[in-house]
Amino acid sequence: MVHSIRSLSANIADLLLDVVFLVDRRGIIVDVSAGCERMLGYRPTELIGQYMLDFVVPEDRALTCVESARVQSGQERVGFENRYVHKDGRRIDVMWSARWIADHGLRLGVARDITARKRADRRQAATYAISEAAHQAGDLSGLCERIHGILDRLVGAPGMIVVADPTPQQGFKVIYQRDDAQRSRLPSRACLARWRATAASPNTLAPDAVRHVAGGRLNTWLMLDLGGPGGTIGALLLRDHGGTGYSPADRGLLHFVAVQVGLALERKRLHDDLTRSACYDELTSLPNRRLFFDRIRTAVARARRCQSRLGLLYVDVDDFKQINDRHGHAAGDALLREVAARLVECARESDTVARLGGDEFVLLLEDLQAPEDAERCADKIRAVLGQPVPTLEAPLYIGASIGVALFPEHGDNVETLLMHADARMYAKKRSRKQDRDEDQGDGAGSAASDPLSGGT
Ligand SMILES: Nc1nc2c(ncn2[C@@H]2O[C@H](COP(=O)(O)OP(=O)(O)OP(=O)(O)O)[C@@H](O)[C@H]2O)c(=O)[nH]1
Repeated sequence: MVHSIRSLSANIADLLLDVVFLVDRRGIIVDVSAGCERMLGYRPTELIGQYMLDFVVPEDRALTCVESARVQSGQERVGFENRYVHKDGRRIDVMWSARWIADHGLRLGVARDITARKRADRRQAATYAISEAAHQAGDLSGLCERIHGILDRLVGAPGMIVVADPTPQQGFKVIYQRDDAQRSRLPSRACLARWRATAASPNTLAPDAVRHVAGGRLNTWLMLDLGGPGGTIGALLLRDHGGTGYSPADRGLLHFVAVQVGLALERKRLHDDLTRSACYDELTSLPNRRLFFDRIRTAVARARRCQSRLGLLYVDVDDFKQINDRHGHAAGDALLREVAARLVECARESDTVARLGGDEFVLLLEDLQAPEDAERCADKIRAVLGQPVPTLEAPLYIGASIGVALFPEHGDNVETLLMHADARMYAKKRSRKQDRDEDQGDGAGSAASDPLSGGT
């Protein structure tokens, strides 16, 4: 007896790694090969007589209907992809080839499980997307928001919390928290406490779950370690749509992705630190020389265009060297920070107070109503700086020489304004020194000139 492939087709269909489906016009499964149990967890008897669409994940049903209609209209289709829900709840990615068998009024479809490939594709796509987000996001919370979107598309994550240490001085805190599907309070504090407890014993840190009751329902948050180049930098917590927890496959994917998220956050943090130190003075946190020049150039251009008035105050602390010499550099640093804080107090929020270096500061006052306003501000600074600076020993008294320049009166460009203010400041310093020398010549009031003495 000659056996043809066709006569063996039932055996072949059951042996195939792909699964063969026969579906009628109404979308009911008429027959299916044995491989369906391997792919979807159901035996053929459990599927036959059921609507095929009932096994498709809800988000893919509309597209699947369109595709079925195409096949039913006689088009032979190869490569359509959709997702099914496995008997154990997992989502299975499937690729189809299908044709309509008009004689029998049946759709013949061959389904291939492509879940593993799709997971690898998604892992790669998520890695690229996270790295791109790290370049494009404006700040750390913007980056977290973008990452949340990426993870939501990847595995479904309406809720996300990030616990991290944005600056080494501040310690761990919640830097991002959102749950789109839930209005009640997020378990951020519980997460932070849990994180602190695990971070305290780094060797026992194992990715874990945080359980939290919200709206009478118990939600499970997956807690993932955020890896940085030098070790863990925080934790990422995710809640899935059902709140019941992620499948082992999704957890595996998320552990991998969490390392990328950790690297992206760390990169962003380093970038922000670099940007900050390029523009701000480390000691006082004021804008530095570079940022000041940028601001004054813009301010002069604006004042020229709007025909408004600018004030530039050049402030140099008097006899600052003596503070360092007598009290040490740390006391000098503390004094410079105090001077910076007092100068900021004297300025409006729209003004710029910057440290040019050493004991030299500048104030850029925009939109002055009258020329006298700049001198008034200088008087205020002198009075404020004249207040004693408390120290562990005796209070310190400092003074400052201040030079004022006005736009447009003293110059219509940055260089001339700076030269004018600088020259005025030195003139004040010279005359102060002359007065002091004369006083000392008279043998009087050396206490008044000694910054350590308590004189003004
Ligand atoms: N503590 C501390 N000292 C600094 C810093 N930067 C510069 N200095 C010191 O500040 C002092 C500045 O001194 P000068 O401006 O030259 O002199 P002065 O004693 O203020 O004298 P006059 O300006 O002529 O009144 C120098 O001794 C610098 O070493 C800093 O960041 N911290």
